[in-house]
Amino acid sequence: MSLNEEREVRIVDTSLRDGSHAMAHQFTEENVRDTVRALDSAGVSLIEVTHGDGLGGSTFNYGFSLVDERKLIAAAVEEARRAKIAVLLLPGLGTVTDLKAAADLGAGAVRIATHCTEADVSVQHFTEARRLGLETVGFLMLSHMSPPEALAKQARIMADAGCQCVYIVDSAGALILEEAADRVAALVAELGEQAQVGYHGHQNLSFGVANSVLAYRAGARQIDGSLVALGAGAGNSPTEVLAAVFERLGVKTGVDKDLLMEAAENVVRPYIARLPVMDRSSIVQGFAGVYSSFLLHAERAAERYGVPAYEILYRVGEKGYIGGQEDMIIDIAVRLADERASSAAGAGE
Ligand SMILES: CC[C@H](O)CC(=O)C(=O)O
Ligand SMILES: [Mn+2]
Repeated sequence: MSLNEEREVRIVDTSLRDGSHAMAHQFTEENVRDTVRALDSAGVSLIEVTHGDGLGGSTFNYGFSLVDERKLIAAAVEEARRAKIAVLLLPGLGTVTDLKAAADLGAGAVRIATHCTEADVSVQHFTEARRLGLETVGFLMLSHMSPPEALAKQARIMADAGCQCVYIVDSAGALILEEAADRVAALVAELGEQAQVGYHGHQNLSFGVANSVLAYRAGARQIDGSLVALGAGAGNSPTEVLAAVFERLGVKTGVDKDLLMEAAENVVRPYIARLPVMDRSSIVQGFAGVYSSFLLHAERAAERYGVPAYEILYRVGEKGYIGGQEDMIIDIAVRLADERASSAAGAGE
């Protein structure tokens, strides 16, 4: 399939949620208002706004937000003329009470994220979200860690609980081409008409956009992006590039690529202090299958304990740590520093 593909795809923007990781959760209310206005004018129909780790994420373990996320959600709702504002919720970190508060503020959708083998912990949250009248999306995070058939079973749990679109989430930016497409295809086969399938990519190995095109061809109906790729690790698939690529392929998105390029360049780029890049650490994240949001945690531990961040991340990959185990990054850094001190002492004997 190449030009004039027939099915539409919905481009969902997560600059103001996944981008929170890259901004060390320092979004201002003005950043949020300006970005929502620009995305909304460009025709993006779903805009995610929350702390990077979801509702309730502003904590010592994950990093404190500059501005309370409820204030940011309210500001986003106020600015959006046509778009729906989505919030992210990780069961165990965010609660049903947080979800109700977000719905009261005017959020219209919730994306409930679990580790890719633990969809069962999302059931009560989907039930409550549907009761609140919210659009529901499920995130199977670190999807590279499970084969397609196993992911399909997890997607079934979410769909049966009331999830309307289950995402393959390449949290580590580790999936390469058919590894992404096969996972999407397995969910499409399992869910049929019951729920849509989505794809969320990271650029650590530079496959975000290519995987998104293959995901679409495998049946995905919702694709995530971030303006200027603002997201964890090397960032997400850039929304403005997704818009241009799908237009070139003749796939309808309902968004205006020129307005998105304008928003990326003139609204978002100016407030990014640290642009997500494919540097040694983020490439290692993709290679070793490490959660993208671990990047800044590893960089801070590297500086504090005098060991390279990429070495910490290699070790995190070997151990297979998952979201919620951010404290283990410190543990690894301490051990690496000890190992280095012992081998330096050994060499001096
Ligand atoms: C901590 C939540 C996480 O950032 C969700 C996500 O975007 C991913 O797993 O890639
Ligand atoms: Mn992500």
